Amino acid sequence: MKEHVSHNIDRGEVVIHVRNLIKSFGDMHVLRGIDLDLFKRENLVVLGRSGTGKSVLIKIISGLLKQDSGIVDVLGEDVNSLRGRDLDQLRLKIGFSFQNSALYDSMTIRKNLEFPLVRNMRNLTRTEINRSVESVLDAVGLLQSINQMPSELSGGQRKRIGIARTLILRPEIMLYDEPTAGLDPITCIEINNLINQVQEQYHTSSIIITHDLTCARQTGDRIVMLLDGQFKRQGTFDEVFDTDDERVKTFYNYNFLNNEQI
Ligand SMILES: Nc1ncnc2c1ncn2[C@@H]1O[C@H](COP(=O)(O)OP(=O)(O)OP(=O)(O)O)[C@@H](O)[C@H]1O
Repeated sequence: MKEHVSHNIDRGEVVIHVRNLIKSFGDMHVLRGIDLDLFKRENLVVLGRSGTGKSVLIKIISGLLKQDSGIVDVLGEDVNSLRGRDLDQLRLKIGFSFQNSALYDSMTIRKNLEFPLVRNMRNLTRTEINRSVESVLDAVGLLQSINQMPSELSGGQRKRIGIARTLILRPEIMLYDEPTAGLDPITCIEINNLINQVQEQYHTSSIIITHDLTCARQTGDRIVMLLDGQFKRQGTFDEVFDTDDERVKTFYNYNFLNNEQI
């Protein structure tokens, strides 16, 4: 269980507001009326089986995909109506931590971290760039790897660098796409701890999408479960799974009893 629910969550301030969100691909109806509020400084976990539309949801929130209908407001902006520079400005406030970390293999860790800074904040001095890179590497516990190449790091370390590269732009919102996918159980716990540490240290509001129940239990202040294109259950971890709904029970049993990816 998450050791302490963050006491700094401001339930009066909504940073992501989604209403009746609908998205289909041809005749595949993926999201069928999603309502979601993310509160400031909250970690919200979206749980669901593979292929239920979790990634589609956060791609729409970050403006990478367009919805068919419904409201998607992020930090007070209607994402669907933003274009060009305005959309870029909003995206700078949203850190997207991708499943595969997506580091540049031919660059050192230092260069990988400098890249988004130099591209997005043109007036920084060399000293400011160095300070930002070192500070964010320190936050993810990998300052000693600053001159290494991505190929020299473990999967868990690469995941940390991916998170650092997102944090370096100081986003207000973090979107984590399957943060523990492909990692061993102990490394998963370390990444879950890092997600909580980021919440505390950087005051981020986050959506964590996962099918990993340990990740959900460790990181989520609140959990919602995506079933048949809608949020069917929501609450604390125990509240979500205190149900007779067979689909929810099956999801729980497969994850915890069989330790299988579903
Ligand atoms: N650009 C696209 N074009 C067509 N179909 C898509 C597109 N993106 C996603 N889909 C489909 O939408 C469904 C939901 O995909 P999504 O990636 O959101 O699942 P998910 O819940 O994140 O699963 P996973 O954990 O396996 O990534 C899938 O059936 C997928 O094939």
